[in-house]
Amino acid sequence: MVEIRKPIQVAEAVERVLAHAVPAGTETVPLEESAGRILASPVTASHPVPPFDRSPYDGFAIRSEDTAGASGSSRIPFTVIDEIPAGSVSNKILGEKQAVRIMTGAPLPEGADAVVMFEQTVEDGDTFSIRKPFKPLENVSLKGEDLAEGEEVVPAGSFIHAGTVAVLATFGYTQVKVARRPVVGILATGTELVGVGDPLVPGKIRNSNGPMIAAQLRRMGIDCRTYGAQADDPDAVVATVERALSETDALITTGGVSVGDFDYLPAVYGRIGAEVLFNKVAMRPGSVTTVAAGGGKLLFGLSGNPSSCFTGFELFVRPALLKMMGANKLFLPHTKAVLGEDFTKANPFTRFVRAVYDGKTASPAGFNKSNAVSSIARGNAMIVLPGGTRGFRKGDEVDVLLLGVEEGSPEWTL
Ligand SMILES: Nc1nc2c(c(=O)[nH]1)N[C@H]1C(S)=C(S)[C@@H](COP(=O)(O)OP(=O)(O)OC[C@H]3O[C@@H](n4cnc5c(N)ncnc54)[C@H](O)[C@@H]3O)O[C@H]1N2
Ligand code: MOO
Ligand SMILES: [Mg+2]
Repeated sequence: MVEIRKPIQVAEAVERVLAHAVPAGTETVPLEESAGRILASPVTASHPVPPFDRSPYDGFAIRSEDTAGASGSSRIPFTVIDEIPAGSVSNKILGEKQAVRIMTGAPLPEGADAVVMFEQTVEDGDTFSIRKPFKPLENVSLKGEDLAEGEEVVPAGSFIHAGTVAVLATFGYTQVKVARRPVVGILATGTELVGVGDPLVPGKIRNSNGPMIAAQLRRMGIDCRTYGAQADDPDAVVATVERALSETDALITTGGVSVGDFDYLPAVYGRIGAEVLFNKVAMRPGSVTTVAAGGGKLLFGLSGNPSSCFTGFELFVRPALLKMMGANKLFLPHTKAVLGEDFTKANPFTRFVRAVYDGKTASPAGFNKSNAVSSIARGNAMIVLPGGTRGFRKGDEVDVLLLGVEEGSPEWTL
């Protein structure tokens, strides 16, 4: 008798997985290697930015009070008493109608409270004149205007990108405390599988899920440990799963989780004493996605079907690993979009349609069954269609999960 499984909602499944995901600790890496990692401690401004009042232009530092009444017909002359390149400090104090030649980024000299750009002056030797009055602090970049001392700049759990690196460098971090990346194993199961470099023979297919998952992990900055592809032999699978669990923080398997005669993962979980958190989710593709916990580790039993496997990774593996990495944003970015074509077939399960999203419209990326490999290659997003009795029409507003944000746009759209 086949086992009848009770599906749970996607949100409930995500919650159960996250409840078992434990942060993997922290480590320190050189600044140059920190991009793509997750920050383990907040970055707090240890000094104001900028650290001193400075000029935002190449020009002259002046006293605004000396500019009162300046106009085109009544130009006010100044005498230049010093020059400050960026990186230097002037020890002069400005007196009446005196100015200091100052470069962008150089600290304002004492007495000055405004900067006039070269373009706003008529120069003549050591003097120049201006034709407009200046307000106090006009054209001055104020100490602390960007960041005040003590201000939190980036919270712990943030993804470190180029801008984060800039802020870390600003405050002198040569070493950065980041979350440790979990060691993740991948094991493909299926007697039908041959290697990517192997020729096809009748009944066999190449293992595409293994390399796909490795790429999904790499997109998260995680290097995997691969356990190859294994035939549907329960003893061999148990042995590999046990070895993998002793060497990794989490294990992803693909295939063998449904109710077929050679779907051995359910039995494997029983034999290693893992607790199955769920084995049926009210979603398509990926309804057979199974997650188990054993020895404090998560075992993700993704479906063998490529689209199901891909979707199971993005919905369950990704947030769990991000939580293990101490991230504070666990879920795929999402947006609303206009559905690009009819999707009239009603389905009781939530549908995740591999789609092309162009910033406005989301359209299914072609052949969209669970076994599709084409639409995961062509898509950059997933349309989420809630389960229920109705279909969806072109023009309906739909939710979209974004997958390909690192890819550019084909045209300049601004
Ligand atoms: N009687 C039922 N049959 C099936 C059900 C069901 O509820 N009752 N569920 C169907 C659904 S939904 C899915 S999805 C699949 C899930 O199958 P498994 O997760 O057990 O995976 P396999 O049987 O091992 O393989 C399914 C399919 O995927 C291909 N595959 C497997 N591994 C790979 C790989 N590494 N790279 C590429 N392709 C792979 C495999 O050859 C099969 O075609 O079960 C349905 N059946
Ligand atoms: O797990 Mo299956 O993908 O629902 O098609
Ligand atoms: Mg199967």
